[in-house]
Amino acid sequence: MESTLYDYETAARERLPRPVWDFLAGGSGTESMLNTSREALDRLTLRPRCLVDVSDCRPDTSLLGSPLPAPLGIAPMAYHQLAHSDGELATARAAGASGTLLTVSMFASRALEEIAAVAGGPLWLQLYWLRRREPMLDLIRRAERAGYRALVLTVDAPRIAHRPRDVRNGFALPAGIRAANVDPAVMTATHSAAAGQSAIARHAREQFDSSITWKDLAWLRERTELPLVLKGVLTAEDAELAVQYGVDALVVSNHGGRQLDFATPAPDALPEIADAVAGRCQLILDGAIRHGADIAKALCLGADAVFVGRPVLWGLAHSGSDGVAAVLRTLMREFDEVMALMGAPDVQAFHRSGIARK
Ligand SMILES: Cc1cc2nc3c(=O)[nH]c(=O)nc-3n(C[C@H](O)[C@H](O)[C@H](O)COP(=O)(O)O)c2cc1C
Ligand SMILES: CCCCC(=O)C(=O)O
Repeated sequence: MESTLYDYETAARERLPRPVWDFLAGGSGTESMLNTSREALDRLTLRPRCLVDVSDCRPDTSLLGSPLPAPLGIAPMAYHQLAHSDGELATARAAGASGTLLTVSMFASRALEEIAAVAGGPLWLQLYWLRRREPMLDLIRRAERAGYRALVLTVDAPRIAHRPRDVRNGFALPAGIRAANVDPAVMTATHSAAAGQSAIARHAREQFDSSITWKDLAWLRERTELPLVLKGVLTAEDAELAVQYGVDALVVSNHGGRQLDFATPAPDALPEIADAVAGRCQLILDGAIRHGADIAKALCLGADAVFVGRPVLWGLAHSGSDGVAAVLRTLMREFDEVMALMGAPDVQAFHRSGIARK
């Protein structure tokens, strides 16, 4: 097997058709944000403590009451079948092998129930807010019945941003890959794009409700007992509102550089958010998590866990379920080593004093 996550990236780039690679890898606008979270993490150095008993490091933790083997989950990503024909089933099997949390995208290419049937770890369901609320509520009921443990509402995408690679490629979903869980009447425009258009962006323009506000969040809160997570929060102001509206966790995220160009990199936004919520809800960091040390840095900045995105798709493209399992194992092995060498025997041992800025 490969030794770092970037080896899987190389393999995926070689294997996938160019427009698919561009959809997975690409960003919005000038693509300036593709690197900013990475740079923000790279600016941080670790401040190890010595002569701490690390003979029995415990990387395990819990998120919204679900025990996890490490502070690591899989970010919601649409259409895993773009990377491998087994799609989300392969991802769920790999995540389940270690009990890792998988967040299933609203636009998963496999049925929620099928994914639940093969998953060994906790599952969360991600939602975009559709103009038609019934298909969204229908999905929530199905998720509740299938044992999903939380809903993740993505709030940084009232529309899908201009993504130049997809526009250049006239990106549309290949025949045979579709959103398996959403009423086909809502999945307009996804399979054909005029030259100079992205089918994904057009679909979102037609179907996403960009008028929703905090009031609508209260409406959603009343309609499910499942814990509610907001994904894409980047300010202390919104974190405070989220807590007031009964949100259980936040994903501090700039959507992997695919939404607001020139946004604050998520690792830079995390400390002010951690200070604002002061333990009133759990925090997850996503974007550019590529090494176990990034998990340690995120915990020092105030996160309870991280989500990993594209590397999971690289693992899928490399070798399906085995590739995803290997990507997760690599991150966990690296994190375990960082814990020992940092003098951090458990996840509570990471504090802001564990990092310095270059
Ligand atoms: C191909 C692709 C599809 C994505 N689809 C979704 C999605 O359906 N819902 C969502 O909330 N975020 C989606 N995201 C964003 C991820 O959840 C995550 O925020 C981002 O990829 C994290 O950055 P990373 O890829 O650098 O790890 C997607 C990202 C990629 C690369
Ligand atoms: C409409 C599906 C969008 C998925 C995606 O590409 C993203 O969220 O970044």
